[in-house]
Amino acid sequence: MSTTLHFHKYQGTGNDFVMMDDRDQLFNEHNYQLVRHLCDRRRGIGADGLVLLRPHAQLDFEMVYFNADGYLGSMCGNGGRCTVAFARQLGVIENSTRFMAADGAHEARVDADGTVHLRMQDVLGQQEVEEYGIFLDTGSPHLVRFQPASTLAELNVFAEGRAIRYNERFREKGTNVNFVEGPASPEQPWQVRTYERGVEDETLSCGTGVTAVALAASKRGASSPVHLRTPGGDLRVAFDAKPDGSFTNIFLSGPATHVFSGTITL
Ligand SMILES: N[C@H](CCC[C@H](N)C(=O)O)C(=O)O
Repeated sequence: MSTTLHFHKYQGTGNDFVMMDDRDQLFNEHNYQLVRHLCDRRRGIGADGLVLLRPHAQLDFEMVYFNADGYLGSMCGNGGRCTVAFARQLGVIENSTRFMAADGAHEARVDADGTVHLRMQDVLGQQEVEEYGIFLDTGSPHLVRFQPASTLAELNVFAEGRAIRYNERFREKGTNVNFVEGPASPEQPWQVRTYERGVEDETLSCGTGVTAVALAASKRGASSPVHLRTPGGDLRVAFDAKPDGSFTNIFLSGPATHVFSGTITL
């Protein structure tokens, strides 16, 4: 017997998500085959990840995020902005919210033009500078690698990102890998391309990734707010940099767009 599931499709700077209204909490979050199928671009709906919007006892809602491989992910910045837009569409929130995600509580607000400003967790302590780049956790693990000028467009992000993600250092837990090219002049954006763990491919944009890049770039002279350009569009990251190397009041800002809604037959 076939069943149907109702879904909504969202995207934020080209990072796309299946959104499920799971306020009745009937979705089995351990069914990784189902999540993987829904994210499949040929046999399913197609997305980089899937989000369940669930009720929460103290906050407006809970965001449960899965990568396209079907497994629970850590924090997702673009998915977080899209979940806020989705909660607003459902009438769960108005223009500001506090909600729960994998890495704790987040605040967000939505501007009249639809831009979503999402507060990220503070990043405490010095960032780790390693052989492979700067490693930091912005809700998800991110490696940031600064590239020589005019090399980012031609870079094979899939091959280079994959080689790092599966090397001895990162194989077990994985990492997202961000390749960055600094601006030729201060008014231009930092350019970023990201290989995503859990999608195991380059995506058009990664929100926790550009957040990590902005913080790493602040050690190279970038000041808040940092303007970042991904293949899928532009994002801004604002923050306070502390003398001890920590970052607080981190806000990721950018669009979050409803694309379509529908039903899928299983
Ligand atoms: N696209 C997501 C990244 C999620 C991180 C995920 N790939 C993981 O490592 O669990 C973002 O916008 O932040």
